[in-house]
Amino acid sequence: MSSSKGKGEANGVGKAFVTRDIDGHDLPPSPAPSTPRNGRKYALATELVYTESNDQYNASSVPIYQSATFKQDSARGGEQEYDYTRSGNPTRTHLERHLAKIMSANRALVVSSGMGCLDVITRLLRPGDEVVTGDDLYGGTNRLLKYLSTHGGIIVHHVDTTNPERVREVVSSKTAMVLLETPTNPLIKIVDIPTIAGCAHQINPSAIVAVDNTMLSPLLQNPLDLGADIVYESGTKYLSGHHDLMAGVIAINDNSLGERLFFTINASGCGLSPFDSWLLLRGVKTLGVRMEKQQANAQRVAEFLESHGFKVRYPGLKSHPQYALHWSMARGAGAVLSFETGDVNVSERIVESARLWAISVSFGCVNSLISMPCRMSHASIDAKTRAERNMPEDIIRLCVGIEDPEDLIDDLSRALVQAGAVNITPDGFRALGSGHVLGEGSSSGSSEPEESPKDIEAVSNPVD
Ligand SMILES: Cc1ncc(COP(=O)(O)O)c(C=O)c1O
Ligand SMILES: N[C@@H](CCSC[C@H](N)C(=O)O)C(=O)O
Repeated sequence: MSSSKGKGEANGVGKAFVTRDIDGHDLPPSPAPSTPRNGRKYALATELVYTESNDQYNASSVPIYQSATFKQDSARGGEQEYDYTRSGNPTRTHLERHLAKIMSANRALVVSSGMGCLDVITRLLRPGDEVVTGDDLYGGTNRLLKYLSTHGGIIVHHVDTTNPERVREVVSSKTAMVLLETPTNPLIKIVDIPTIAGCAHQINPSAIVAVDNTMLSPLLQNPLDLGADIVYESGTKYLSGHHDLMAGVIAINDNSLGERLFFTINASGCGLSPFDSWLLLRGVKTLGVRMEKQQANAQRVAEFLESHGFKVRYPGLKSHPQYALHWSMARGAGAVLSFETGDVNVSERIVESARLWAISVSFGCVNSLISMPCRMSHASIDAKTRAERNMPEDIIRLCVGIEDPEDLIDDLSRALVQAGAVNITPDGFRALGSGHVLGEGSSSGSSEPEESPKDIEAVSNPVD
């Protein structure tokens, strides 16, 4: 049953409530909304929270339409927006419209996981098609591409995508897709999306450039605005933020590409469930505040490790060799960083000595995680391939949450000392292993910052 009340009257107080002050005087009209950006009325932080509901009761939280099927008014078929949840569901539609707005896209589609996105996207390929992609990729992405090359007749070229010239050498008229990840997981390498997309489209105008934006989220980077045809990301990470659901989002501007992707989602049945759609919608609203805190914490942790001589990979550090490129595309550095110790056993001891940092895969969540990618998230890439791609076995990945940064640094300091990863001196401690920062010796390398009094304090009392 539809409400007879118009918008703004549903609370029973009518429009006068918002147009008069406490004394009943007329209020001046509200200022005009700021200039629309990418079809949005407000700044992204506002749009994340602001959803337009057409719910019959004006519910503030979008209802969960937990129904597999919908009654139809006639036996003619095809006359209603919804007939069956695999094909469409009002809660999912609401989420998709909200995400399209956030992702600066004409259309967004939500599926059951980040890998589900890649599965749907790669079904655009045909046997004999070629894919050009990076040599530092999330393990699951690498695994699916390998499966497609051994079982699906797809030819996959892994190249160093940090070098657009290498990509140019490999892209040809047979290239059906260029698949990029930036920053990469876990080596935090930066890939020049506009240059590579431009080059791919120039060589083969029908090549599809797809970008995995999981490591930054739409808050920090919009690959569609940088020349990509498809952007996708794991909603399991920053978008939801609490590790309480699995989801994936695909966003596109091209309507016919959107229709092809939707066909696969409906035909294969991987659309996101109503409950998970609702959870994701709830999570997205706090993306702005979560990311702000997570990034600030990650910057503190990265600077702490670097100042003690560890080789740290984080695009928020000026020592990152591709710092300028990253900031030419992105509005933030995210909250994932990695560092090396020079010894795989030392790394293992650090990870196992941490208490506040949970030993877990995944990232983008409110609580902080620590892991050894070669044994965990990237274990599906065999050791030989990892070695060929220069993935250090001792690399530790930190995924920073919203806790108090002092607690995070204290716990890490204690773990570093307990693991024997550092030389303790009267002034503090220094990394034993690699003992150098990424980019050291190059013009982009920064000098190491002075140790702050807090650093020394953390070291002088490293164990609780
Ligand atoms: C960069 C990246 N892309 C995609 C995925 C896949 O996401 P999901 O776990 O939601 O399938 C992950 C992690 O799993 C990831 O790290
Ligand atoms: N056992 C899982 C590992 C998932 S890794 C999750 C995430 N992308 C990360 O990088 O931590 C698998 O085999 O996929």
